[in-house]
Amino acid sequence: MKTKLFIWSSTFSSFFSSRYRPFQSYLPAFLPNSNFTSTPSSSNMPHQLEEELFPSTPGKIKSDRRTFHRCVASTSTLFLWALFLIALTASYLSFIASSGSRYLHHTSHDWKKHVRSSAQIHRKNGFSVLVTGAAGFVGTHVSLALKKRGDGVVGIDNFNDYYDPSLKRSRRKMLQSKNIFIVEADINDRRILAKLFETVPFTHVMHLAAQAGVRYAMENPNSYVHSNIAGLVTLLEQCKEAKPQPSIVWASSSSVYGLNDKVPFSESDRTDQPASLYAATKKAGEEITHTYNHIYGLSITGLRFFTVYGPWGRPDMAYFSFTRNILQGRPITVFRGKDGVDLARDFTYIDDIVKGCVASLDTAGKSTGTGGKKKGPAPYRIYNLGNTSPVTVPALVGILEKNLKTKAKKNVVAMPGNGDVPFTHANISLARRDLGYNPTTDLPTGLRKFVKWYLSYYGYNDGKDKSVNS
Ligand SMILES: O=C(O)[C@H]1O[C@H](OP(=O)(O)OP(=O)(O)OC[C@H]2O[C@@H](n3ccc(=O)[nH]c3=O)[C@H](O)[C@@H]2O)[C@H](O)[C@@H](O)[C@@H]1O
Repeated sequence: MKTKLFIWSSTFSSFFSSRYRPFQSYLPAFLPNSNFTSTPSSSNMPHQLEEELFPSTPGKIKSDRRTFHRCVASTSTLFLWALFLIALTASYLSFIASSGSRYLHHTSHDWKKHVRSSAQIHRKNGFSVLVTGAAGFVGTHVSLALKKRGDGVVGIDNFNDYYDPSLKRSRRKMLQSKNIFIVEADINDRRILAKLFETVPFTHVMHLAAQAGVRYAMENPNSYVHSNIAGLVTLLEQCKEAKPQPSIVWASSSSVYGLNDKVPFSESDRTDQPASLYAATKKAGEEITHTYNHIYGLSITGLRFFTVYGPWGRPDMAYFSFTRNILQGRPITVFRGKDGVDLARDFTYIDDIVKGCVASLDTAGKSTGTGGKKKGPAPYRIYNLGNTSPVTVPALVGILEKNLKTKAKKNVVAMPGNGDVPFTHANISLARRDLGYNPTTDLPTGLRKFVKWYLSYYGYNDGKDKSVNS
């Protein structure tokens, strides 16, 4: 629809710019005996032409045939204008109809039935959780874990094409088989959010929808603002209004440490020197959630994830794209830091992250406000969820080569200045103390599980490679 409107508006502007001046100019010729007195700026108009179009004496028009041609031209101009207006109106009406039908679809009786059934709680004192980004990597795993223990789970995801949406649809299929319903909508859609909260009094929101990826922010900066800032605010606005207000746990990122070089990274370290727009939007999210906690009494827990990996992971991440390229015999690019130092990451396995997320929901205090009014102070917490043992990127490649029984074709290049940081390393004492968080999967174990999943998902076990578009 946006494309349609864009095409129409560009047609309009080029049509307008090419037609407007002559259209103005025809007016006096059209009304030879009128008292039309305004004369257009003549500075750029050849004298003869000006004389013909704007004779100093009415009636001094050189030929009737010319007048006739002008009339025909202005009639066709008017006709094109009318055509344009009709098309614009038609486009607008079809836009209203389609967005309306999307909304109606989302609020139909069947839709509510699915949402309510998915939100049903099957354990004593269980939660009903709205999981944003439920078709994403972490969202899928967290939704499954919550459902498994008897919590009600409803997902929301916009299924965008930042990476292969068919992987998201496969994840959704898996969730559907466990009776987890995902609403296909953007978190910026306030009407849908309102409908969801009207349908289910969510006790918790697990907010994982985001524009991820550090380097992609150079290509598409606005998508980060759209999801990580505007989307977050829309969601918080809804949560603050809700009766009762839910407790919110959300995904921040290790990238907020930016240029901090004090290791390991502790929650009290500097986070005011982001190295990428992605990091800046996640840091902004920490400040924005603080504001909503302060003004409206929303209970907030922000989790700084450290390079999460595992089965059903994100194809844009290094471990995933390296696996694909190695299997397809294509080269991989390995970045290296200043003075030839290897880059390192505190790679954290998905199951450990899920435990951290669930523990955060379990220990989150209640929000204190209701219907937009704060009743008292509410908890505001931030935790690192890392693995505490960084591994270099070449070592990661070595583990993959072993698991895939194939040597990688490596291009080693200097780390481009596009938002990357040389290393990450989490101090997890706070999460250990408050959440009982205790990561147990090392990189070789986690990557073994990932490769097993990858080979099966992309059909390598049946001798096929379905990963070409992943
Ligand atoms: O922990 C985080 O906060 C972030 O972790 C990852 O970001 P990143 O650590 O950069 O993960 P990858 O993109 O998988 O890169 C891992 C390492 O491989 C390197 N790399 C990446 C891509 C490549 O082609 N070559 C290469 O050497 C990177 O420089 C980096 O050192 C995620 O992509 C972010 O969404 C997340 O927020």
